[in-house]
This record gives sequence, C-alpha cells and structure tokens, in this order.
Amino acid sequence: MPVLKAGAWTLRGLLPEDANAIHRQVNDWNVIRMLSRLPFPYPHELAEEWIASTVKQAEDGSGYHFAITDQDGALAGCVGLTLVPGTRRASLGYWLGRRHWGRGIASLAADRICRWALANLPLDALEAKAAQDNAASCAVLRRVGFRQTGTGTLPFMARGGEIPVFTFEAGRADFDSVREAAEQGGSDAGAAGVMQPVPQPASAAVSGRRLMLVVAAALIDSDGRILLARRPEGKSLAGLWEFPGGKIEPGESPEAALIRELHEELGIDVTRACLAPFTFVSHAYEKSDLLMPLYLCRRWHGTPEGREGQALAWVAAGDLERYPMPPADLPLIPFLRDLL
Ligand SMILES: Nc1nc2c([nH]c(=O)n2[C@@H]2O[C@H](COP(=O)(O)OP(=O)(O)OP(=O)(O)O)[C@@H](O)[C@H]2O)c(=O)[nH]1
Ligand SMILES: [Mg+2]
Repeated sequence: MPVLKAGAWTLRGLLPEDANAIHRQVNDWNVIRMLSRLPFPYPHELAEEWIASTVKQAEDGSGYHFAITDQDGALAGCVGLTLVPGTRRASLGYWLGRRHWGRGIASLAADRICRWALANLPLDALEAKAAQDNAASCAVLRRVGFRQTGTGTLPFMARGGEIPVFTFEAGRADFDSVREAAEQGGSDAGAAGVMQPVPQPASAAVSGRRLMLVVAAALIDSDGRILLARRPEGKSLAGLWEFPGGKIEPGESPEAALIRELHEELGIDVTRACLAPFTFVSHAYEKSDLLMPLYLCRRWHGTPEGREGQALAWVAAGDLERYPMPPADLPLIPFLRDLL
C-alpha cells in the first residue's frame, strides 16, 4: 500500500491498532446510518475483522483501503476502493468521524485515491453509491468529478432495511475536466498557456478549439519490442500507455523536441540521425485537435528509465492491444504490427 498525500492529510494502509479509532467513530448513529451493511451498535470485532480483510484485499489486489490521518497521525476516517471482478472498474467508499465533517476532507481524500487508482491500477472507471438523503456525500462525489447515472437501493442494516441510493460513475475524462477547470481558474501560469505552444489561427478563437502538436517515438529494441510508458498521476489520461514524447515548444523543431522529451522522460540520448519519420496521428479530442508525428528509433545511448515516475513496458507488437492507450493511438497499432 502506498502512502498518499491529500492536502494536509495522509492516506495510508490500515493497521490493527486503528481498530479503536475506527470503532469509536463508526459506532455513532450519525455516521453509521449513512454506511450500507453495518449494524448499529457496531461491535469492536467487526472493526478488527474489517481491518484484517483490507490487508488481504491489498495483498491480492482486489481492494485498496486507506486510513485518513492528520499531521499528528490521528485517524479521521477511511477511504477505499474495491475492484469489481471481471471489469476495469472499482467502487469507491468513504466515511469520516463526525467532528471531521464539513471541512472538505472527504473531497480531498476521494479525489486523491481516484486519481491514484486510475493512474496505477488496471482501471478505466470508478463507481460510487450514496444514500439519497446523504446530500453531503452526493456533493463530494459531484465535486470530485462523478456523474449521477441512476438510482437503486442498498441494505442499510443500521436503518433496518433497503434505502434508496443514487449511483454515480466517473472515468478519466471526468477527472481530467475537473483538473483542467481547476488549472484554468488558478494562476495565469496555468494549463492554458502551457498547452498552447502552437500559434493559434484566428479561427481557433472562433471555434474554441486548439491544435496540439506533439512528437512521439516508438523505441524498438533488438527483440523487436516497443517501449510504452504509462502516463503518471497528475497528467491528463493518467494510467493509459503511450509512446514517449511530448509537446513541441515554440521555436523548437520536431526532432529537437523529441530528443529533449526522450532525455527528460527516459534519461536516454538520441541523435537526429536515429529518428526515422514513420507515420502520424490526427485525432479530435473533445476540446483540441492532436497532430502527432511518430518516429521510429532503434538506437540510443543509456537505458530508458521512468524519470517522471511513469511505469515502462517493452511490448511485442502483437501484445500492444493488451495495454490501454489514448484513443488517438489506436490507429497506430496495425502499422506497428505490420512493420514488426
Ligand atoms: N507523448 C504522447 N502523447 C500522447 C500520445 N497519445 C496522445 O493522445 N497523446 C497526447 O498528447 C499530449 C502530449 O502530452 P504530454 O503530457 O506527453 O506532453 P509533455 O510530455 O510535453 O508533458 P507536460 O505538458 O506535462 O510537460 C497529451 O495530451 C497526450 O494525451 C502518445 O502516444 N504519446
Ligand atoms: Mg510526455
């Protein structure tokens, strides 16, 4: 289990010694009435059993549950994900002790765990359910980027039966739009400036669309495998596998940009002569058009390593489909399969 920061709060795996703090805060009518499947009063053994079950889930990769702790290490609540078997989805759950309500902690913790999960686990979407009378929890989910998809019921043992719930879901695009909105509302050094290296024609102002010029490389090793990098948490489309590369800066040639990006992202040195133009991608994303030349590269100095914390994988052309990629990249796969 990783240790994640969420504002001033720390998210860490649960420990047997958390049982008292969990029991004390969950065994509160105001908290437990909003938690499905838990009886009131809440027996201490249930807290102990639940902690043990979360440790097992983390070991077998079926769930990731975190304690939310303050700067002194005191537990304020929990946030967790349970993977839905046979899918690339997980369900989100959280609770906070009553004295921690109304301070934005649940939003911070839910946001952090969702972004971490999409970037690092085999997931494409997250689901959540909240009791229809739990306005605070519904507001947390919307703030983080969840969309309400429907209604249903769940057993709330403390309330003695089935209770109506709202169902929610969110995918990468939902979290990315919340992130973009936050960046645009933030400082003037925000995304808008960084994301617009290409001079925009007047028509861009009219259509509201921008052109993104990005260069990428298919590095090919002596076994004919291609290097893919997993976009790290904090970038758009986090968790998807891509060809290393990045945006061309103003005044930069495509080759110079690619040489720079390969050095920054992978720590390798490439010469212009070793970059062979192969094909290109043209893809309409929701708000921008991506134009991305793809170069082939079979010779470089150094050993590629994920310098931005990104995972790397050497993948045979026939296995590329097993790595979820940005939609723009999918047309490249048959070209690479034919080549290799
Ligand atoms: N490098 C790369 N970017 C891709 C691919 N496919 C694809 O849609 N893109 C998109 O192209 C843009 C390139 O972004 P990037 O995040 O690599 O740019 P960068 O390295 O300059 O990073 P930075 O802007 O965080 O400094 C992103 O919007 C990304 O989603 C791909 O295969 N490789
Ligand atoms: Mg990049």
